[in-house]
Amino acid sequence: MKIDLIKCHGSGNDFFIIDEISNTYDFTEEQRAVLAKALCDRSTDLGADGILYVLKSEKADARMRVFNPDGSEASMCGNGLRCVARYVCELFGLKEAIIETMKADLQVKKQEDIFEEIPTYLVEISPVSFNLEDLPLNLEIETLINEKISKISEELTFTALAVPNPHFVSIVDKEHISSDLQKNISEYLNGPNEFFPDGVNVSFVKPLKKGHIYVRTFERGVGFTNACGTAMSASTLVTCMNGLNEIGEPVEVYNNGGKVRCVVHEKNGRQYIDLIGNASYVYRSEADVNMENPAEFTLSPKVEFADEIKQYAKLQEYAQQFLKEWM
Ligand SMILES: N[C@@H](CCC[C@H](N)C(=O)O)C(=O)O
Repeated sequence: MKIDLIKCHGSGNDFFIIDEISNTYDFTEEQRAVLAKALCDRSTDLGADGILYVLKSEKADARMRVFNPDGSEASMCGNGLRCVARYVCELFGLKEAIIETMKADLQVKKQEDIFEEIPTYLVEISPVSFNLEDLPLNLEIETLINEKISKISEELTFTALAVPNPHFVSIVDKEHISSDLQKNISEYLNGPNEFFPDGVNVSFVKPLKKGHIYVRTFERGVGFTNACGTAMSASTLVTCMNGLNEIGEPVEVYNNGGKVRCVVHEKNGRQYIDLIGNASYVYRSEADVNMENPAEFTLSPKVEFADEIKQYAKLQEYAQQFLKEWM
């Protein structure tokens, strides 16, 4: 079967968009999962942090389904939603849209460029829950906010929240970023363990200066990625709860792939976050996939979005310089 692919990224968190609106692929559930495993495999000519399937929706402008490289389906993906926002807005000639995701219909909007000539979208990250059942996290308490679990770390405190995919966030010092701690904790919590039966996205957050933070995330179903949009949103909220940043104020969030901006809002006692950042295209290609064995595929020549790649490199350079100065 021939499948059109657009390689895209948000802060270097990269995905393939597969358009099931304009094409009639008629994938089975199992095929979506095995395609994710095959096409995201970085030992092939492709490789990515996930697949974004774009489908028709009964109640919104489009629907997004996100599959991790291990074949698991995620309830949300913030960086991916920005890419889908761009794709859907350009497909239908819109400036804003509603995208149906697994647990919520979310607002997305074209924004002023976050950096010179960088296509920029704002996506809503919601609903937020601190109820441990929503992650799930198996503990005999209702919420975990800035607390230690000694079996996980004797040293660090964590906050657990769902946005609505599960996140485990710790505010750390520079030494923790350069140690193996995050890798060890994340591998433990994403293997068989007593706490997170479905695994969890684990983020270390380093405050840089007021209104500026650095976030690194070990993603469930992937491993360390350049950035994770829902994690940066969850982490910004945690810094606001700790008085390091302010609700309603923009926070510049640096990551290993660039930077985004997050704004935490509170309405009727519920929080939601605006995640604002690039939605960049890298190349187009067509994969001819043997659906009996999706690991067997051939590719048409990749057609690069050379100007976008060049412009994004400037944003990355800027972000790296900032981190050199403030980390
Ligand atoms: N990279 C994403 C999150 C993708 C899903 C995540 N790995 C999960 O399983 O929850 C983002 O930008 O939010």
